[in-house]
Amino acid sequence: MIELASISKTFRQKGEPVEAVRNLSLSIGEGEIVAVIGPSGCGKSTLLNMISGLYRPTTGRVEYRGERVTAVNTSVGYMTQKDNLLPWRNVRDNVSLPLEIQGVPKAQRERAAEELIRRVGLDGFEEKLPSELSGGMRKRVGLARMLLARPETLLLDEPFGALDAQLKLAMHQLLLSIKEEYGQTVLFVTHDLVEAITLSTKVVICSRRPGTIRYSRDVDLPFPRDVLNVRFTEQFGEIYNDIWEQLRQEYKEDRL
Ligand SMILES: Nc1ncnc2c1ncn2[C@@H]1O[C@H](COP(=O)(O)OP(=O)(O)OP(=O)(O)O)[C@@H](O)[C@H]1O
Repeated sequence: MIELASISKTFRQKGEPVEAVRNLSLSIGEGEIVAVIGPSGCGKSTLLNMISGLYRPTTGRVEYRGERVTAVNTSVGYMTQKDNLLPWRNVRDNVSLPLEIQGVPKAQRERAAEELIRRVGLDGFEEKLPSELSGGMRKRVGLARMLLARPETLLLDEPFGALDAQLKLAMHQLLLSIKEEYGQTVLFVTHDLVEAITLSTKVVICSRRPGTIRYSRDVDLPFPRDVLNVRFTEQFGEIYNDIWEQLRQEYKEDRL
């Protein structure tokens, strides 16, 4: 469904070239949940930006459903690291924004927004401003806003990074239940190996910059998954040790 064929991306910073990604190839099938993990600055966000069509690769091809991505990819929902909520709008009006842009009548878009607000567990907070919410609540508003347009693919850049452990678990279960319900293809970036394995059908490790795929393996843990208990299974431990060994090599070379 998503094909990255030998892509490279070089930026210019103060006139100097910075090679973020080099010769990276990756295939993502429909309905897969792929976790990308790797050292800081290895080009993970750049990868999502290229799939969403915000950036063009310097060389190589990005294809989505067999078509080359040459403009903003409207089939994907993209949750960036920053939540980008509009500070002057309440939760309902932030969530309903994508439908407002599409010109959907007010009553209809508010009904759709309220359904998703309920789905992410924020009913009762519809009138609150982003400044009145916790970090985890803001993430959930961002998730609801992204889901409102019913994208068939979700790109999530460190979606649960700054959350406390308990909230993280709740968000993990929420993501899996949304995925089960709507069947999206998901690509997400994380620094947390337990999170990567818990949620994914495949984990991909990027090398340090310039980023390329160092290692990839399927996570064949059965669904539905209990996000708390799955990590205590023998199969999870085996996958964890295998991937950790690969990551250790990568970070060792990075002296981290
Ligand atoms: N728009 C841009 N202009 C110039 N350089 C950029 C731009 N976007 C990214 N880069 C550079 O490309 C490299 C990769 O950045 P990117 O944000 O993709 O890494 P990352 O793996 O997502 O990092 P982190 O894990 O810290 O979020 C970095 O060196 C960054 O400075």
